[in-house]
Amino acid sequence: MTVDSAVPVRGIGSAFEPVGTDVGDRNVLGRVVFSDLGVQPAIADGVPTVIVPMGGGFQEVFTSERPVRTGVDGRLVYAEDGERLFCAARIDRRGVYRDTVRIAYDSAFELITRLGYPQVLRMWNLVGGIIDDNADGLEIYRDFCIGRAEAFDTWAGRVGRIPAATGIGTRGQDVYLYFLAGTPDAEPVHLENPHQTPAYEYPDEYGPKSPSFARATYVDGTLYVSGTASIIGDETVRHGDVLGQTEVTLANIADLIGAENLDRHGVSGGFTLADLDQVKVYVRDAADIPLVKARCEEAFSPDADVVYLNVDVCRPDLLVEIEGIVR
Ligand SMILES: C=C(O[C@@H]1C=C(C(=O)O)C=C[C@H]1O)C(=O)O
Repeated sequence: MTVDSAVPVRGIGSAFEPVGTDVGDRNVLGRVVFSDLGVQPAIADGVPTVIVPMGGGFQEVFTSERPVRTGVDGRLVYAEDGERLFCAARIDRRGVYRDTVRIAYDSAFELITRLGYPQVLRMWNLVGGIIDDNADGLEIYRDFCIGRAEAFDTWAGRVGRIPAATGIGTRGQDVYLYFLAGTPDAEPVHLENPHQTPAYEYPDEYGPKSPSFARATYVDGTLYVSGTASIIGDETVRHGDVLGQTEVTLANIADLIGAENLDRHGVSGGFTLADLDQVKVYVRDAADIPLVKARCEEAFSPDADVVYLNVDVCRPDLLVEIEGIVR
């Protein structure tokens, strides 16, 4: 690893830890508990806390070097440290998500711009029933993507460019959103993968509005890698072959974070899969987890935190998806 990998003096620290680990005297911006049942985001122990129905039995904690201030704004909970912000919301299960998703994103963008954090740095979208049909017969992920794209269109020029994200299924209903954002001087670099069509340019065969995310975002010496799957160009490859899909996914991430692609985006350095940490591996079929895990253990550092979550991916033909960070 390079100097860039040091714990940032500014920016957001993050860790996976056992559920219920004490906040202690840490400055915690947000806590996401991966559990069996989801709960409306709230301030708990003075910390914005989201309990998401993903299984897993761990918590993801975002920390700051600086004192934080927490708040509640409508249905959003948040914490800010003067440079970086965490916020979270839940959208309750409904027949059609489009308008409510747009409103939730609008509210989040309104909050972050009002508080002075217009740079969106990383977004997670946990979508219950992601590949099920909504009340109109449209796949819920496609329904979700419409509302999100409408909000990004409305706020173009006022919030920063579209950052890294994850859009993944859950083991429950409802939709959970959590975001990281920064002050205007945050200067994130959003990366694309030369082997993958930018998601915001996917053709309409994948839905009326393209998904709004970049393949990775580099900020504060941290590279946030979006949820990545077995997609080349815009097409799913290695249908029905979970190991093949894992291989393509790992190769996509390796190409994304490697020196050549970073250089193409004006970022110095270059990373390999062994540098990836806080890895979430999403596997559609529980029975596939041992196979996927065996392959991932070869690819990632033995020191990396890696969790395996049994949830649907955003296309019915995707069996596996992987995200992580490099510091
Ligand atoms: C796997 C893909 O997309 C997924 C969906 C995302 C979203 O809609 O925010 C982001 C990354 C992935 O979790 C892909 O299109 O390659």
